[in-house]
Amino acid sequence: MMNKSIAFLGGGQMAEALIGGLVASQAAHPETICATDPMAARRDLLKSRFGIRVGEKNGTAVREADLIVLAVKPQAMPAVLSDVGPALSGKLIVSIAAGVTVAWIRERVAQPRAIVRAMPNTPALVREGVTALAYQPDLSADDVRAVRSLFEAVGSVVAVEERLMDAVTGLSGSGPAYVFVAIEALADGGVKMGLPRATAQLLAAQTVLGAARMVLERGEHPARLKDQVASPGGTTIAGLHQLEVGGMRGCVMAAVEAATKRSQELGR
Ligand SMILES: NC(=O)C1=CN([C@@H]2O[C@H](COP(=O)(O)OP(=O)(O)OC[C@H]3O[C@@H](n4cnc5c(N)ncnc54)[C@H](O)[C@@H]3O)[C@@H](O)[C@H]2O)C=CC1
Ligand SMILES: O=C(O)[C@@H]1CCC=N1
Repeated sequence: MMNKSIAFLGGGQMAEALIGGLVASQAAHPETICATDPMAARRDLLKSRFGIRVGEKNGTAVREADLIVLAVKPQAMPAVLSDVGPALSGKLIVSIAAGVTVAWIRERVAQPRAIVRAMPNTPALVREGVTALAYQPDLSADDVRAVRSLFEAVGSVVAVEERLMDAVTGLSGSGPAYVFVAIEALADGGVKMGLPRATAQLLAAQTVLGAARMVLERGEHPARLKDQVASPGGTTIAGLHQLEVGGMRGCVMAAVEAATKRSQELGR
């Protein structure tokens, strides 16, 4: 159980995924979580679905919590910080905004206890997220524990230098969207070849999940695992040939590069 009260400023998609994972894992009691959002529909959904406290006023939420998660869009960050900057004095701040740097936040808040930059992803909702954290070496052991347990409750956590956070954003932050497209495309292929949609979608999603588990649990190079599927003169190598003709590797690498560059732009 987390021993800190948490305020999420911004109750959108990513806050929902984090809150959902936190509540499901029982890492935090819903009463200790508060989320703010100007949209009544968002507040109502978060309150009814997870039993957390909700509000409209960022200042009130900040004053009542110790750990503040900045979960608004990067474009909304200047307005939020000019509103609550002074109230953030003494608080542990975690920003999940793409591109926004610790230095940029530090210029806009009065005397925070610490600022941690985090990049989670939406599979946090089902506790299969992955979060990269960038924090200063002088972050207290208690604050490291609090931030790590927030994100470990919803998946795995890696520590990176802050300069790598845009690349993380391009890969795992945005990555679930690429994988959803891949699952949809696999299912479409199955439907094209005559499978019912529901069967095709199940086969596609479980294939992605199983392949990912093999990489993580066996620790083997993906190329080796790929070779084990491809029989000489068989079906798989025929499919792999088409992926190479279509430029799948270059296309996926270019997607990570484009999203990384966009994250860098958002931080300027
Ligand atoms: N969606 C994702 O997969 C990920 C998003 N992020 C980051 O998380 C942040 C939020 O992204 P999403 O949840 O996708 O966006 P979203 O648009 O779903 O959520 C943002 C929420 O903030 C609310 N909001 C706007 N102005 C506000 C204010 N002044 N005070 C309080 N709330 C306000 C909006 O009404 C909205 O509900 C962004 O900075 C994004 O870069 C990070 C990792 C993954
Ligand atoms: O698309 C975005 O800007 C956010 C950041 C990472 C995932 N979604």
